[in-house]
Amino acid sequence: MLVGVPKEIKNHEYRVGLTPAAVKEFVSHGHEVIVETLAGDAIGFSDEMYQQAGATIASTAEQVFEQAELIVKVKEPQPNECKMLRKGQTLYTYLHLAPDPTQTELLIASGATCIAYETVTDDRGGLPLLAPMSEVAGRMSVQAGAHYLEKAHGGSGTLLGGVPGVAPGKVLVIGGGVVGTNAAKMALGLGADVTILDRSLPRLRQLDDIFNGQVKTVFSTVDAIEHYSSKADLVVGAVLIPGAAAPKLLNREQIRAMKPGSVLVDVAIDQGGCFETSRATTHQDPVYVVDDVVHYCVANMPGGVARTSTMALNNATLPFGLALANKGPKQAMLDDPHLLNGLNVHEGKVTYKAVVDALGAQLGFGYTPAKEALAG
Ligand SMILES: NC(=O)C1=CN([C@@H]2O[C@H](COP(=O)(O)OP(=O)(O)OC[C@H]3O[C@@H](n4cnc5c(N)ncnc54)[C@H](O)[C@@H]3O)[C@@H](O)[C@H]2O)C=CC1
Ligand SMILES: CC(=O)C(=O)O
Ligand SMILES: [Mg+2]
Repeated sequence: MLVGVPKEIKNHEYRVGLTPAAVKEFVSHGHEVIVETLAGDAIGFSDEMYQQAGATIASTAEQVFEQAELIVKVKEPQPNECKMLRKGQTLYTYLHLAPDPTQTELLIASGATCIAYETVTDDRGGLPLLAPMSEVAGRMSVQAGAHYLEKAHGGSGTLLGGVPGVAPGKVLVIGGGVVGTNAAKMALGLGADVTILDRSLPRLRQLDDIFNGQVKTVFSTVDAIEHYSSKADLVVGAVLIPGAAAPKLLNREQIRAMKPGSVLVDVAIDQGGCFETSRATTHQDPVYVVDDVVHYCVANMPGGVARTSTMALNNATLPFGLALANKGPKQAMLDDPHLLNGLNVHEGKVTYKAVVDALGAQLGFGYTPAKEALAG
């Protein structure tokens, strides 16, 4: 199969779909790989390294999209990329369709087979292709929060760890999954006072064990969110209902009641955000202030540490990517229900229920089960 890797074009996005080591794996399985020039250059993966791994270098994205049968990317395709996709071609990348009607319409119109990293599942109820980036974003959320708590960056001037004689800052993590656990680890490492809210009691039990009682675990209710956010210096939004638009857990009034100079980091922004006042920002212009609360809502946080993130992402995406290339996308998905769960759009049909629930009525499309869509 001919596998194509275009250069990412989202704002300050330096990750790349395949590392040279991953290219070598595809080539050793008998596939051809075409990589857009400079696709990995910013993070130390030069065109020469890709050539040594067996790839051919293309001078434009158009060449990659025109030739490749399987396109491997990182971020959701931007409008001009969507327009280059076609029927018979498979796109393997993050999509986050539920909060994004424009992209959804363009992918439906393309006729392509679109597999979303974030909805591929595993045997333990996890999301194995989202997890590595959630680990990164969770860890970064506390770094970002600590930075913007500094006075010169708009914050209240609070040091999360405190010092002897001065109490530490309070960190509230809403959602105790992968992002939330990694945020809590970092916050705890800095010496902050950490509370995690989740609406899953089994998860709260696990967190209590993982952190050996060093973080407070609280069942997530409207009341708990209101109470703990009003006392917090940093709130990390880390909830997820897979594939669906994020629930809004803090409204404008509750945000107004927060301490002046406190910081909200809405990691769930890629699914539309979990705070009423959140809107997606970029690494170039990451924050804005509403009612004296600093909002950090970067939708591609791992892009900020693109070298670590690319390697972590490739570790997870490679086995499924190889299956897609080795067996052909249709057979690979029919053989593996977890990969099939990644299918969001196929030949104009939307195959992921939560995307239909979020956008079907607005855009006028219904739900087609993935197996039915693949049967044609
Ligand atoms: N902005 C960015 O760059 C990135 C964003 N993300 C996003 O971060 C979010 C979280 O991802 P993961 O941690 O991997 O998900 P996860 O599935 O591991 O964890 C989500 C947790 O939220 C909990 N939850 C759901 N509704 C809740 C509520 N009302 N109150 C409290 N907890 C609730 C669930 O029980 C679960 O424990 C997702 O939207 C993901 O797409 C992930 C990576 C990068
Ligand atoms: C998951 C995601 O949105 C990212 O890694 O950019
Ligand atoms: Mg206020």
